Amino acid sequence: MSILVVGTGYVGTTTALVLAELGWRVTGLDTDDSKIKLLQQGSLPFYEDGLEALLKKHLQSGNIRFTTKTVKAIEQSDLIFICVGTPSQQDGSADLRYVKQVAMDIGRHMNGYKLIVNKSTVPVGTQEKVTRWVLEAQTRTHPFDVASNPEFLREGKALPDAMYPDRVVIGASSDHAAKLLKALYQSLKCPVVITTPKTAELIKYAANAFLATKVSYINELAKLCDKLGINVKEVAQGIGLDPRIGSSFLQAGIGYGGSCFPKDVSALLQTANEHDTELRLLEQVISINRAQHQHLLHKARQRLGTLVHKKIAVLGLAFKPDTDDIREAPAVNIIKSLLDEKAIVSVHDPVAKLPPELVHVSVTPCNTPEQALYGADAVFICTEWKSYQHIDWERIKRYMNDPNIFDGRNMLDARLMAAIGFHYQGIGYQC
Ligand SMILES: NC(=O)C1=CN([C@@H]2O[C@H](COP(=O)(O)OP(=O)(O)OC[C@H]3O[C@@H](n4cnc5c(N)ncnc54)[C@H](O)[C@@H]3O)[C@@H](O)[C@H]2O)C=CC1
Ligand SMILES: O=C(O)[C@H]1O[C@H](OP(=O)(O)OP(=O)(O)OC[C@H]2O[C@@H](n3ccc(=O)[nH]c3=O)[C@H](O)[C@@H]2O)[C@H](O)[C@@H](O)[C@@H]1O
Repeated sequence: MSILVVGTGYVGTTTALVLAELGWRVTGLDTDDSKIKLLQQGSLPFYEDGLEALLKKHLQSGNIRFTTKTVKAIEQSDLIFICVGTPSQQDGSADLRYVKQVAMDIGRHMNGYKLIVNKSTVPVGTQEKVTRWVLEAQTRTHPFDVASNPEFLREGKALPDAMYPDRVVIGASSDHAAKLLKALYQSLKCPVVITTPKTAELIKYAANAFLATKVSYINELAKLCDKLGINVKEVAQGIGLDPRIGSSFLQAGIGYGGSCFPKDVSALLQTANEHDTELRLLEQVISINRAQHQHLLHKARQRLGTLVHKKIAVLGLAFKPDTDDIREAPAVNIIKSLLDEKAIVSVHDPVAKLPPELVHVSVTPCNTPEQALYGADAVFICTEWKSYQHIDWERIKRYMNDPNIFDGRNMLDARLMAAIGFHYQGIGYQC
């Protein structure tokens, strides 16, 4: 079986490499020439631990190759994964233009049976749309199936998540497609859920929305903890030990970001709207999250009186550690608010870069945390990079103008920081 993966972003590249590791022959196709050139040379176009070694290994083994030649790639494949982006539109619904383009390309250039598998996160009903788009584009009749196989990997953990998934979900409308996909994944030791395409599509959104709900829930509780002088980390631990609740996704902070939770919760709401259904819980999840980063700013304002002309060091830009992805990162909103309030901002992140709208404005990018902290009136921790735990805080305190830490990820030890002489505040967590 010859496999084509269309779209070599986070999901496409990881999927292609994992399939190569499982022993399949895989081609990665992208319209972005610069990405393909990098991949052909053994370099990743994004930061993701462990993937580059696998890329080099399978370029050498011959199990993987990369191309921008759409027609040939489609003709030479039996199974085609769609892994292109599905960004938010203005109204929150998913923009399917890239998926449509791929479906039309496949329809136009197919030369025999193809199993088309959608891995992009798409609204319920997209499998039917893809089927229609392929049929419309066909110039000669060829048989095909369209299945849904959503992806559950996390950025920063893409390789282990995709190599050792908790489950594989296959939404297929024919036994043949389900069998082919089951065979493809047979060496993965995990439960396989075989269902309808619509159910598979909803499972993906339901999973992300549930995890986002957990985050907004603990963030709401954290606000109450702040008022009551209770440590939210202990509350999370106390409830998380109940297996019905589970301990993950109960870390309070400045809110969830990334390319998926914000867009996927909005898209699910939009689907519900289109079907005259209110999902009020999810409306609240979004609104709590949108305001969450303000909680940290509020604490700083209260402590410093005003942020005008205060020198603020922001540690961490990425929406979470171990990635360079800054899409919907809370840090970016915090920096924009700080600039609106005329603060002087310096920023450090081990890998992420400032977004274009923050380059050439009065934000100083720094190569080390120490550089960002020099002379600062306060530190805002926005991403819990492990390396920030190893900063010599005792030494750094001497170089700060005013030793205040506002820890938006509750990553430092509140007591230790207070013992060193910092004024320390986390989210629902202080000394
Ligand atoms: N990033 C993540 O951690 C996860 C993302 N997803 C979903 O997977 C999908 C892809 O996400 P990412 O990999 O993050 O996107 P991405 O933006 O990193 O990559 C998408 C790639 O598709 C390429 N592309 C667009 N149109 C094309 C075409 N017609 N032919 C060939 N290539 C084309 C783009 O050039 C780009 O390289 C989205 O629907 C997302 O919601 C699902 C699970 C995890
Ligand atoms: O559909 C997707 O793209 C992916 O979205 C998330 O993965 P990801 O966005 O990479 O990162 P997460 O680890 O889920 O974190 C998302 C956001 O929630 C925040 N978060 C997470 C957990 C927590 O306890 N508290 C918290 O604030 C993180 O800081 C981050 O900003 C899901 O976890 C994946 O299963 C899914 O495949």
